[in-house]
Amino acid sequence: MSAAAPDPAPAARPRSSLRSLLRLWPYVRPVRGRLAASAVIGVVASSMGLLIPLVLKWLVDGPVGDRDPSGVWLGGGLVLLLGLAEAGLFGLRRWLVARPLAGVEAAMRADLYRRLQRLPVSFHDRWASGQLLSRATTDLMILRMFLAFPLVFLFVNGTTILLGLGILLAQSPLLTLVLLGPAVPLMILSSRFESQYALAARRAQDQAGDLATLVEESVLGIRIIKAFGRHRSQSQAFHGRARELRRTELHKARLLADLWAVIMTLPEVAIGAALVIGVLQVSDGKLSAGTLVAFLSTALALRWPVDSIGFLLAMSNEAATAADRYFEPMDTPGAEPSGGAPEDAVPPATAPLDGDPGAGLRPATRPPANTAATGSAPADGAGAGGGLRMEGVGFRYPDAPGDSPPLLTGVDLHIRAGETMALVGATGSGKTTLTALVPRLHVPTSGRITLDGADTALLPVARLRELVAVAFEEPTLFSASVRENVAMGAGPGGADEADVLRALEVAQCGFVHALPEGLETQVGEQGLSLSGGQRQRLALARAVVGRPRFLILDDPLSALDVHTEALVEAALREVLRETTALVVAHRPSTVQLADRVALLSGGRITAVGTHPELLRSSAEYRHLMSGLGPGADDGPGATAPLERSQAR
Ligand SMILES: Nc1ncnc2c1ncn2[C@@H]1O[C@H](COP(=O)(O)OP(=O)(O)OP(=O)(O)O)[C@@H](O)[C@H]1O
Repeated sequence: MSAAAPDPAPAARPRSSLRSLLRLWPYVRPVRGRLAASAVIGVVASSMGLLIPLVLKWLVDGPVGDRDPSGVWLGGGLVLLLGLAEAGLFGLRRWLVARPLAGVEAAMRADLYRRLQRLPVSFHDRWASGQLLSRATTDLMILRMFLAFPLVFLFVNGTTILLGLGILLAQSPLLTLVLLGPAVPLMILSSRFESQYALAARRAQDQAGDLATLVEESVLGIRIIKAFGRHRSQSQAFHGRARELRRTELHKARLLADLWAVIMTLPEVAIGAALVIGVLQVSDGKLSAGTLVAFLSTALALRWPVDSIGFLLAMSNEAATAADRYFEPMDTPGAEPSGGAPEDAVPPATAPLDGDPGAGLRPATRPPANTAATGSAPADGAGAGGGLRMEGVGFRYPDAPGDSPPLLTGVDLHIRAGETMALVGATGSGKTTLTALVPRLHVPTSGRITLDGADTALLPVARLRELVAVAFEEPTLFSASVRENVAMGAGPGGADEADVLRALEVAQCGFVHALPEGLETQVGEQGLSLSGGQRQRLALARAVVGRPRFLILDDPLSALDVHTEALVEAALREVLRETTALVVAHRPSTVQLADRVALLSGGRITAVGTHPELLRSSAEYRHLMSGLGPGADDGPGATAPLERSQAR
């Protein structure tokens, strides 16, 4: 049902938490001033807390010993003031960073969203949507929490511990040594905990992503689940994954509890030992009572900074894991730049067809696609290199089994400018894949595709998508109004009212005027539910609204009844006259739209001609058009062996 989760290997690889967290620097940079200020304020606030034991020492050795009530009041007032200042400064620290850190989270989320939009279809084929969702939400929240607390408090508490140690040493070096006894075992334990917790944190975050995927699929596929009575098995699957996540979370809690138990017990024992030795020293007259009180209150004041190190380390570990998970999609190569070829694409062949070095880029400098709608022939579209040309185009899905042959092996096809070519082939022969290569939703593994002589591998993506419009068999509508859904196909120039109405008419979308709010009616996931045929027609309207120079239609009329199909075809013929089109066809009625037909079989175009010509000359075409439908799989041609090899 779902795309596979990404390779979990990163969890198994040893990684440096520090290196992972350092990658956040570009986002943290703009707020570094505030973070630094908040750290300084945190240190000052903690220092206030450390001053309290010194006031106590003065109180015990001075006013209390001298039975001086005014001195006691003064000392009490001072302690109160220091406490208030500490609380106020911590509040100020929090206020300083709250808003900037929300900005950091928003910026990171926006970057991730932008990246996901630009990553190729092959990436989205591989990644489960829940995994991406959890990275954009939970992981980013963990990172914001890290910047707000562990990052600052590891520094603040570390500094407080050092300052406190200085005060302790000044009071009594011997007692300080006793207190420091557990430091070495604590450090060893912490480093062991760090590596174990990192693995558990990664596992938990991946499992949360898988759970999100399952929930999303269950919601989207609720009709199938209900229709096939699968709610029980779906619930079981959910409970299974939820149990796994719970187990991992409990494992994390156990690790943390073990660390906490040791972190709490060892210092407690050390303070107890210091107390006993201190009392003995006081009774021997080697230490004043006030000094012992100050020493012990400083040690107690350091309890929180020391205790907190455990969970601050745990939070930092989770943040390092979250950073790794965030940067995995960000680091995935192959994203389409806003203009130009994919970032890591190596164009297979770049020489323009006619040998003119400039010809390959010509369409990018021509008037916008809309000018084709005037009916005038494109300036360079009519020559030998005009129209849509595929030369030796090969393609293999990156995740296809290693020993399987490519799906497409040297497709040669020329659709003349203004011509409509139907693409026919057995199911699974690669028709959809071939059409997806034209707007570069997938990149050919060999050969090249040119549009009016321009190599699609060299055209800026934005320009390419302006030139080519597509309508798929399974239409996707967005949560927006009818008008917005249709106008989306118009490119950067947008579509005016007349364009939208014309496109709706071509696609026979008269039904939209009867919708509750006409063109403003919300459709898509959160809007009104439309029938499959209605959605298909809206998707077709979206494809034709921009009067594209090249039109790719992947069996766009499959959900229509014969009467509506005939009406759409009649109107579509007008549009197809102005454009160069490739139409995937399964039925003779769709083939009728085309000037010529190409037969895809065994990864190649094996025959091209008019419908009657192919009916006469190709047994496989006759078989496909005979209405036997899926039985075509068993028919002649190389498709069946190809499918078998794909399945291997
Ligand atoms: N993302 C993918 N990764 C790996 N293999 C894929 C992927 N998408 C499709 N395929 C495989 O490629 C082959 C061709 O698929 P494609 O959808 O292009 O065929 P088609 O001719 O359009 O089929 P149909 O007529 O049934 O729509 C199939 O065997 C399919 O399993």
